[in-house]
This record gives sequence, structure tokens and C-alpha cells, in this order.
Amino acid sequence: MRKFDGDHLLIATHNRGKLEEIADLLSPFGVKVSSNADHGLPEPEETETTFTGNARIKAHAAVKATGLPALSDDSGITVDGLGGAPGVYTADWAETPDGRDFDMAMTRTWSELEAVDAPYPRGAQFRCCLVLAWPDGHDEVFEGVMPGQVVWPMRGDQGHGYDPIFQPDGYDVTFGEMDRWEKNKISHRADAFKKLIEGCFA
Ligand SMILES: O=c1nc[nH]c2c1ncn2[C@H]1C[C@H](O)[C@@H](COP(=O)(O)OP(=O)(O)OP(=O)(O)O)O1
Ligand SMILES: [Mg+2]
Repeated sequence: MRKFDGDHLLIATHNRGKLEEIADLLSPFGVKVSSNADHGLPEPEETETTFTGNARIKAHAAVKATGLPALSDDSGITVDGLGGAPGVYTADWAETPDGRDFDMAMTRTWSELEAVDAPYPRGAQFRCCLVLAWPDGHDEVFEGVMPGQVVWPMRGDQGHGYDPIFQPDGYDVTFGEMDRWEKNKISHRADAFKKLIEGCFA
């Protein structure tokens, strides 16, 4: 496992919600961060069929474009009653000609569960794969998961993406009803981050 000994890390994401969470999670380690937006980087096509594959694409594209070490995050929700969908296609379910519409994506998720008459609780997992990549091509991969259930109607206006329909196990609130610090203690991203910190920053 290679340690990170730089003072600057590029967070290779175009998602502001993720970027804020990652910046908070990294804040104790005194690392300066910038994001794809700061470097004017295009959003690479995510052509792989696994979270790890897509996270690798994003991290290595950012490293190649800037020469900086980069950390990417590929994540999504796997819903038991839908055979693991939307999974790596979680963002695609929100895609419209005018940008991403997560109300539409959450509505589709619930409608498809209704269509198959999925039993309750409607189990699901948020999953996160982090890839830390260096300019010489080396990378390290870390995975995290948060089990829970899909609920309806949507609840809460905090967080981002599918947060309003995901209730983590052991809680009676959705991610959308948690403040960012609370979510950052237990989320799939926090789980992957613990491993990243132990592996590369400790
Ligand atoms: O904590 C989360 N709370 C709610 N929703 C979440 C979360 N984490 C991922 N998600 C959803 C949003 C997005 O629809 C998809 C990830 O897709 P994914 O390609 O990894 O991210 P993205 O396209 O938004 O940004 P980018 O690729 O530039 O990092 O899963
Ligand atoms: Mg993406």
C-alpha cells in the first residue's frame, strides 16, 4: 500500500455534493484540495460496468490531464428488489437533455419496486469506490457500503442525489434528513474513507 505524502490532492469529481463530503472527510489531514471544476476538466465517459472500473477511469483521466495525484469516487445505489439496479447506472437514471433530475430518478426507483411488488422492507445499499491514483500510474482502491432501505415518499432536503429515499439501517431518518456531519460518520463514502485513511494517510 502506497502512502500519500503530497500536500495537494485533486478530487476528480463533477458532483458538488460528493466534493463537499470528501473535503470534510479530508479536512483533518491538512491536504489542500482542488476539483475538476478548478482545472476545467471534462467529465470522462464512464464506460466500465463496475464501480471500480469507472472510478479508475475518472482518477487516471484527471491525473493525466493535470500531473497531480487524484482521488475519484464512483458510487451508486443497488436495490435488492431490482436485481441490484440502478447500480453503476445510478447517475444515468437521472439523466435528461437539460441535466440531471433526481426527483425523476427516485420516482423511477420507487415505481419499478411497485411494479414488481417488492416485499418490505425494500432493502438497498449505497456503495462507494474510491481510487487514489498517482502520476506514475500506480493506484489504490477502497470500497465502502451502507445498507438500508428505499422509502417513499421522499424525505429531507439535505444531501444530494438519492438521499431523500434512502433510510440507513439503524436510523429512522433518511440521508436527506441528516446533516452532513451525521451522514459523513456512517455513509458508504465514510466507510470507504476509513480504509483510504488507514491505508494511505495514517
Ligand atoms: O451519498 C450519496 N447520496 C445520494 N446519492 C448518491 C450518493 N453517492 C452517490 N449517489 C448517486 C448520485 C449519482 O447519481 C450516482 C453516482 O454516480 P457517479 O458517476 O459516481 O457520480 P457523478 O456522475 O454524480 O459525479 P462524478 O462521476 O463526476 O464523480 O449515485
Ligand atoms: Mg459520473
